[in-house]
Amino acid sequence: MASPANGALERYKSAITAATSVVGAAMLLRRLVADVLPAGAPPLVGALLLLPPPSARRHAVVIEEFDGAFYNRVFLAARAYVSTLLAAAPTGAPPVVKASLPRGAGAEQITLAMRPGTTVVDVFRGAELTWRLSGGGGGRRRADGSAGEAFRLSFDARHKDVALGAYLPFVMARVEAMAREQRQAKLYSNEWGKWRPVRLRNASTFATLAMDAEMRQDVVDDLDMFLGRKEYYERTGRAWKRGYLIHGPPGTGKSSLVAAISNHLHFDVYDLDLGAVRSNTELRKLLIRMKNRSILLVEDVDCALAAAPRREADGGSDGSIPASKHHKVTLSGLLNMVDGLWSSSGHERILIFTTNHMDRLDPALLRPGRMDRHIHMGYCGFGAFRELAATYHGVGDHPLFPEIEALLREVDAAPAELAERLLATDDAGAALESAARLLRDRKAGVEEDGGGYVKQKLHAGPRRPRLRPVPVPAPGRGRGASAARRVVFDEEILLGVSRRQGRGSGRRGRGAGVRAPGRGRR
Ligand SMILES: Nc1ncnc2c1ncn2[C@@H]1O[C@H](COP(=O)(O)OP(=O)(O)OP(=O)(O)O)[C@@H](O)[C@H]1O
Repeated sequence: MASPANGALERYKSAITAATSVVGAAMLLRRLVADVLPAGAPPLVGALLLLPPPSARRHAVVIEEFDGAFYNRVFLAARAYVSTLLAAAPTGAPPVVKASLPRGAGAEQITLAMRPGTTVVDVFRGAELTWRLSGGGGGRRRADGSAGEAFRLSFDARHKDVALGAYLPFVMARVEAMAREQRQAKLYSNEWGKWRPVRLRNASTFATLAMDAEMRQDVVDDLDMFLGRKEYYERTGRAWKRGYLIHGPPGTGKSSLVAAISNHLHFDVYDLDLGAVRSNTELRKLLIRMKNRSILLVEDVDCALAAAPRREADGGSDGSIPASKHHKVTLSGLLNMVDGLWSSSGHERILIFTTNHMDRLDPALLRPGRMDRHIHMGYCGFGAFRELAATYHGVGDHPLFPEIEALLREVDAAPAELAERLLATDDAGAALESAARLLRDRKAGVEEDGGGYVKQKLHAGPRRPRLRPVPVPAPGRGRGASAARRVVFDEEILLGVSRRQGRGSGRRGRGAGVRAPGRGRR
């Protein structure tokens, strides 16, 4: 039976908080003794008698919604964390009485919340921790006039160190990670010297990207290692950044890989169109305005930089063109800025260049140590094809597979082309037959019907600057030679990319796309 002493004890036990100072605790103790002992009893004895054994003592932390004039971040984190406890709680345990869909585009998760006066229990490293929500008293009120609320986290006195030293930091870190996971990455592109955000809609992830399994794991490991090495970068004084050069023919998934990296890390992508950057000063401003935990992407870097002749922004090494801040940016200008101010003004940054033409890149980009990793996205191998078939149709095996496997050994086909065929119908058999027909036709050198992905790319091309025709001087005469080379390259973009891929000229004749010996694939 509960004695008056026990009742009083319970009342006071619940009033002891971890935040209570020594003085506060002493005052509480005095009041407690005065309440339950007859007047005149020696206070020390009373205290000793009344103090519960250490195992029964509770401590509590009170976390109020407002911290002065501002929202208390610990309260917001506690509310988000408690929502996950409610979602995971077995049926019957604590009554969930509030469910809401947070406002804002992209909010897809229903949030569960406690009503004031209810509790939920969590267990962490063997310690039992009780969250109780209470209605707000005085202090700052919310915008709608209602009073703020407060969480009271109580725990056994023995678990004070776990609760304060490990559990609360765990809650904060967990909520931070959840926010990162739920956050939709943004894509920024530069326009008139400013970054304009658009929501990144590319849903490509490492799970949907068909690529060599080992290479995929390698890239994921590299990214995870990069993320987890804060201490290493600080200790060694190195900039916390990483550079990837992604190369391969059109439609092999280079842009999709960038999206997968962004989705994996929850990093925003800053898609830098160098052709739209009017000066080095503008480039510097753009780089400075990038946030941390972001990706700087330069697509088709061979073309992007071909449009900005090196000698101009280098200050006219031949003396003919004076250095000016208004000159176009160059590779060396970009790399210097990336190494300099970009690296020192932020952290957790990834630089990605993509190209369809490794052979056209400035050697400065290829020299050892410049980019940390070179990633080759090749034509579709059978492993990648199986992944596409599984992703799009849930098919793990099919009678057409042996034929497709043999054909993929003989002809080049970009994953984009095969994905296009597989996505054309919901009927798995018909889709696989269509993909097989593409490969058979290509092997036979028969012109494909319709506008396949790679064909469209060859005609429309990705964001390629048009080069003005430059008179072709006699071969081997200084600067003119490189200009002439650029024009030839431009012709190749329009006509001859397929030639590079062993498919004859722009008009596909017999034998087009049949694999040249020794070409790599995934
Ligand atoms: N490896 C792949 N796995 C899954 N889908 C792919 C893959 N490669 C390409 N695709 C599909 O093809 C489309 C085009 O691919 P993507 O733009 O990533 O290729 P790319 O190599 O960047 O091409 P380009 O060089 O022409 O820009 C994607 O939207 C995607 O659906």
